[in-house]
Amino acid sequence: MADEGLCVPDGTVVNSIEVRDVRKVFGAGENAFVALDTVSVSIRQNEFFTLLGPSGCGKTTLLRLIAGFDFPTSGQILLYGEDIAGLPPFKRPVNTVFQSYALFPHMSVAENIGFGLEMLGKPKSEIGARVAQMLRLVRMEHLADRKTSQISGGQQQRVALARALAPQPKVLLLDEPLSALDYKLRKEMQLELKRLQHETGITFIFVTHDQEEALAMSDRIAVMSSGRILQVGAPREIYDTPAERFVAEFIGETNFIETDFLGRDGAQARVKLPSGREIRAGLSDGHQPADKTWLVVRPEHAQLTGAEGALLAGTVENVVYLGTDTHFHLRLDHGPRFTVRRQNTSAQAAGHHASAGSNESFQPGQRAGVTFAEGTARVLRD
Ligand SMILES: Nc1ncnc2c1ncn2[C@@H]1O[C@H](COP(=O)(O)OP(=O)(O)OP(=O)(O)O)[C@@H](O)[C@H]1O
Repeated sequence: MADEGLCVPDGTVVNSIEVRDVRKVFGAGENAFVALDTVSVSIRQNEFFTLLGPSGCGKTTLLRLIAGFDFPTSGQILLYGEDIAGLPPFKRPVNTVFQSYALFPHMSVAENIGFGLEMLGKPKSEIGARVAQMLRLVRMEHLADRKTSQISGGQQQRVALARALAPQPKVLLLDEPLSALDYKLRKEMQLELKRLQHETGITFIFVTHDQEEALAMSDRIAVMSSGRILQVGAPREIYDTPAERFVAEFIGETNFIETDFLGRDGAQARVKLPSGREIRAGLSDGHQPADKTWLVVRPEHAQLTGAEGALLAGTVENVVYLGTDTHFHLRLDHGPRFTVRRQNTSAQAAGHHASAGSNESFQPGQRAGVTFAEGTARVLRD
């Protein structure tokens, strides 16, 4: 069903939605609450774009402004370059899938999917053809005549998606649509949503507070906190090069080490670890660290070694076997905890234990050292 008009010519980036300096203040005077604080972001055509952040950070508010259910206090929202301030929700080529699917239980799957098209006054023949197409798209042809009260949660989710896609919106807004599903079904629907987005070519703006979901599905992610967008980037960029401490903490597991900033070395920072060792670490563009600065090291980028001469040293407190990997929790000599993650290999599973000195041999109570490649550690903004 990809609309020819939505194809991107090679190499050209077309912005589907542009949010410019949008503020949203609820209430007034002493009760004024800034839900969005000068947010700007460009979302590209055909993109799977995710708004990720903790509860209350403003994700739903931003979606509601794009949908037209509410208005910005100031700032602009452009759709393909045009300000849509004057367009009521039903005139915007934008549709929304909510967490609660809000299907009509007494209607069949097919009738639910066709409902929006009927409201738009489309001819019966067109509705029939579009509903059939949508049923195929979400793989629900065999349940077309079943009442929606008689299908499973995952199937209801598919019907809600088909209903929202049926009028062929240019942008689909999805507000935590998978949160009511159990873990296994959610994983399945994540793949399904990716496929639907790919096959329809529609821009998806997806809201979640689940970082794993965001990493798995998105072309790009905007990480939000307290009404602001802190960082926008591809999943790997956000994970590998978080710009701020909040982003590093919110996405994935992270070790923080307080270090002394010694100076710049080209695009890198020179820092002194609590052990006295000096290393180079990644630095975000334009960031001037303070004298005391946080260094972030992902658990999977660190390895255990002997304590003597290591970058950091401490005592192993716990070893937690998690099937795919094992976590080693250390108490460092200068106080904080540090986690090293090691992926378990088939050789280990088969009982061919690695040689002494590797992670394998470390047990609780034992002294251990930590090393990591200098390029993997980063200095962060607070
Ligand atoms: N109509 C309103 N009046 C006053 N405050 C509001 C209103 N709507 C939202 N807020 C506040 O604005 C902030 C952002 O709300 P929003 O629903 O956008 O958060 P969210 O990131 O989507 O959170 P969640 O993940 O819990 O849905 C919250 O603190 C919320 O209490």
